[in-house]
Amino acid sequence: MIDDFKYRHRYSNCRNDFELFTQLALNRIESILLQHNVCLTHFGLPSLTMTEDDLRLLTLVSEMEEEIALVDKDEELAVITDKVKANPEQLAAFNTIMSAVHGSRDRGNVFYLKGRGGCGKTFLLNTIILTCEMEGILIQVSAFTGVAARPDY
Ligand SMILES: Nc1ncnc2c1ncn2[C@@H]1O[C@H](COP(=O)(O)OP(=O)(O)OP(=O)(O)O)[C@@H](O)[C@H]1O
Repeated sequence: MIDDFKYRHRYSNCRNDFELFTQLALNRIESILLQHNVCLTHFGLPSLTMTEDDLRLLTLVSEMEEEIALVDKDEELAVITDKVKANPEQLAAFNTIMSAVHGSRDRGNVFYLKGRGGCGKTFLLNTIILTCEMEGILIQVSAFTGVAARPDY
């Protein structure tokens, strides 16, 4: 989850602020736990050191920085696509999904990406998202279970 926040803020000045991403992840986890009347310490997780207001403000600043940053998305896409190409399984999945996307835009295809923990699903998905963004294709990402299935995640 920390990696996800890092990726989300990759264009902002806080992109190397590991502590901030840790706090954002803990904050997200805590908001879910509180719905079940438990808190971070119940699971041995560290307590939050930043307030909700601090985190909201820093996120807002980061989003504004992203908007005004001169981002070379072409360059980023080239780098991550090269990495995906170096992994045969990711490349096969990438080609399958992108060829279907290109082949039937009018049908609004839905894809389900599944794989063992840490095998590179998020990395591949980010490559697909950026590729679609660059090609002007609308993409919506979701999950069936867990935190990633929450609409606000
Ligand atoms: N093609 C690649 N080249 C270099 N690094 C990669 C590549 N694919 C994945 N990684 C790295 O491997 C690690 C695990 O990848 P990733 O987080 O995408 O896996 P995942 O399947 O989404 O994991 P989980 O199921 O635990 O969420 C990350 O640090 C990611 O940056």
